[in-house]
Amino acid sequence: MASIIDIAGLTKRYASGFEALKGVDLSIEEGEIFALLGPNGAGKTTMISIVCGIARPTSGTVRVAGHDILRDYRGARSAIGLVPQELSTDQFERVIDTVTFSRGLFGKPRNDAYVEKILRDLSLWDKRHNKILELSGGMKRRVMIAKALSHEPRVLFLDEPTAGVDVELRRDMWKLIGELRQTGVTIILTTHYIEEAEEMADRVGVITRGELLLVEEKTALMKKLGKKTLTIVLADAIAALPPELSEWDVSLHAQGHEIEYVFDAQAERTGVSSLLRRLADLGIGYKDLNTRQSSLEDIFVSLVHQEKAA
Ligand SMILES: Nc1ncnc2c1ncn2[C@@H]1O[C@H](COP(=O)(O)OP(=O)(O)OP(=O)(O)O)[C@@H](O)[C@H]1O
Repeated sequence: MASIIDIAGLTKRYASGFEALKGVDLSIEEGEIFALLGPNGAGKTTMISIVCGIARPTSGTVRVAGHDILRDYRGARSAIGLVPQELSTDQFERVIDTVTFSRGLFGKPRNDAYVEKILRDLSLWDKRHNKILELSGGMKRRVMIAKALSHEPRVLFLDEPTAGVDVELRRDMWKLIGELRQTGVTIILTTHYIEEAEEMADRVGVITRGELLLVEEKTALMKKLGKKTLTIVLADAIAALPPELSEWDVSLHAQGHEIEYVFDAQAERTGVSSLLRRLADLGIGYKDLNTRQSSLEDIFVSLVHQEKAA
């Protein structure tokens, strides 16, 4: 598939001297949904701002639909729709006016039929004459998307589309994003939620501290992420792990009171029952067991760890 965004060697050093991006290379394919995952302060917004021409890169190049973002800013920008994190609309403006006006800002000729189509697609047509302030939070977010789509961009950036929204609204938003992709628009979204990436994305990029740690097909990444940790709370503390446990990925914690076993939750054989049998054979008793799914935090830690080890 052809790429629609090409980022090469992108760095950003803010005036404070802080290096928010440290040499990012990334190609986004036309028509895909790409999720950029990362903790607070990782550089996601900085990257989007540069691609959208809001911030200037320190070095590196970015091309959007073949247009260099610096040399051909207008060409690049007109290919992009941006839905920012913060809702930024004039609250007193009417829905249809704000969307029509946004289209005009990009120098596109008036096209009432197109504006009607996006308002209908976003279930806003019935509210077209309402002032923004009369809408619910979910509708306001949809207005932001309508504005971003108003000039028929080929790429849509959604910066934290579901931050701070309830579960139902989050599901609605996911459905909507799925529908938008059917129209052929390429979607790049940033998120903290692994679940969101899992639900939506074709590919996932993980960024931390200004570096893109990996870019992978979602299904491959999910396999990696499908780890669980079993904590075995021992009846009596042990001084060290017996060598008989070396075939499992176990470690000792809580001053010898807990054994942790990390396993692949999707594997046919997790090794849990054989580990518990081995413990019984060794006469190591336990009083409690619990498992937890690896969190995004764990994944980052393990990715960073793997990166360093490599
Ligand atoms: N104008 C600025 N001047 C100096 N430092 C900045 C500026 N804007 C952002 N930063 C710093 O750059 C780093 C990356 O910020 P950025 O907003 O890109 O992160 P993010 O991944 O989008 O985080 P979040 O998930 O919290 O939105 C942060 O450490 C931030 O403090």
